[in-house]
Amino acid sequence: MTRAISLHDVSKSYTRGTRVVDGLSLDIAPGEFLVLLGPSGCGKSTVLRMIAGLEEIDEGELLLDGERANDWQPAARDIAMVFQNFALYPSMTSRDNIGFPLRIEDRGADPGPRVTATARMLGVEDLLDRYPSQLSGGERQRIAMGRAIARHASAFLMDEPLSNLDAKLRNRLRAEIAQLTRELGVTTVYVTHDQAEAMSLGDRVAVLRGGVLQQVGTPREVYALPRNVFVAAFIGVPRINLLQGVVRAPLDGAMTIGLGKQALRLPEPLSLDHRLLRVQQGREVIVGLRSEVVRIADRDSARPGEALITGLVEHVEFQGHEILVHFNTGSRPAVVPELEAPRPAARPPRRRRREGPGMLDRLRGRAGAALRAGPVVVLEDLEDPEDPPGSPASDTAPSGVRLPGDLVVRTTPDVRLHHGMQVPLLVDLDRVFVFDQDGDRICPSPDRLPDLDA
Ligand SMILES: Nc1ncnc2c1ncn2[C@@H]1O[C@H](COP(=O)(O)OP(=O)(O)OP(=O)(O)O)[C@@H](O)[C@H]1O
Repeated sequence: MTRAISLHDVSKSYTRGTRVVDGLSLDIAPGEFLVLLGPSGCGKSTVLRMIAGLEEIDEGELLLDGERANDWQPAARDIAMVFQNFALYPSMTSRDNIGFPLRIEDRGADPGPRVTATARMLGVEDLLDRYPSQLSGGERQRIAMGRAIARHASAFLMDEPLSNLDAKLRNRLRAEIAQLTRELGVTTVYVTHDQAEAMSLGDRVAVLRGGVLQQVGTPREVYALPRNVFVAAFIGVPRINLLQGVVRAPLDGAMTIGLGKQALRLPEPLSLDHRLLRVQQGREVIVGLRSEVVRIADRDSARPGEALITGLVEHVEFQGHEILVHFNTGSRPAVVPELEAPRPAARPPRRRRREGPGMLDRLRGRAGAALRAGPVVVLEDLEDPEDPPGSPASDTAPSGVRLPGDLVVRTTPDVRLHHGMQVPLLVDLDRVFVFDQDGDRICPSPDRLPDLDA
């Protein structure tokens, strides 16, 4: 049997006055794989522990298959949990570790056949007589998985089960978990701060920030229609470009979104979404441009709905299958106050020495200018080992200044570009996000239902 899990307006405080989970409502269908995604400390593990019965719920309701379960003992919930630290008994072999919950469940029964079947499913039959100290990290985590699934629990709760493994192994186990849970069809709630993991595993992803649910949807929905600037920035690599803009809607001229020294001219006739933007006339907004909505091409090859700007090449990152080009377009990174802790220091990419002011001076100058302009977008550290310092998703200096350039564009590796080139850029306006100063998406209209089957 697999469970439906519902949280209705659930809150939790460890210390008086500070809610680490705040009014969370979520309905998880039987057999669904739901990922709780968010930065460190946003309350993900607390949610999991409340579902497991390891933490009391202060306010709100937990329903298991429609029944109020707030006060049920953990054992009565029939839920198995997998932790990030593997949590195996060091004095037991893999066989005994996997069989342990079965022996607790039914003292008289022989766990042997279930242990063997589970080990076969996980491909760890040859590890059954080894102790945890004789296993690699990946093997240990497989055994921990085995212990969770051998019981045939009605739901799995997984708390960053792969975070202690190296990137290659994580990818492999990620695929295995996806396959295994699909085969077993057991409701799974999976906690991670790694957006790539969330996107590849989840039927749906619930994005949490500061204990508050920001958005829940399929990976495709949260990527293509993020409800706010936080979700937009948290999901997607390279990180979305967020620029400070101003809506201009003169009565006698074309409607534009000013981006510093340049402007995006909205195509006419205006789409419904762009017409709705008119009320923002004169207001500052945040413009979100994913790296794939801008292409390097001149005006003559513009398609309907594309606007032309230009960019100065600041840095070219060769990635093999693609190139990430960092442009300076003369715009400012978006101002979003109160967006939590900055990422840790990232190394700016190495550049050749040039005449004139040194690298450090130029960085200092730019950081100073940006700071004078206001706080720039700074987001929680994703702590993703696949996202090393200097990679496009982590190009934020300690001050929060994105370096180098203000716009990262993805292109094919055959495009030859070098530092200092002025390049025409076409922006697909249908796929540009506009957020208000509170960070809420206002274009496409927030009422727009996801229609993402294309
Ligand atoms: N037992 C506790 N007592 C007091 N505060 C706690 C306790 N457990 C967690 N917290 C605090 O509650 C907040 C949420 O913690 P939680 O572990 O749920 O976050 P998380 O999103 O899972 O973080 P991480 O990804 O780092 O594990 C944090 O600020 C944490 O310090």
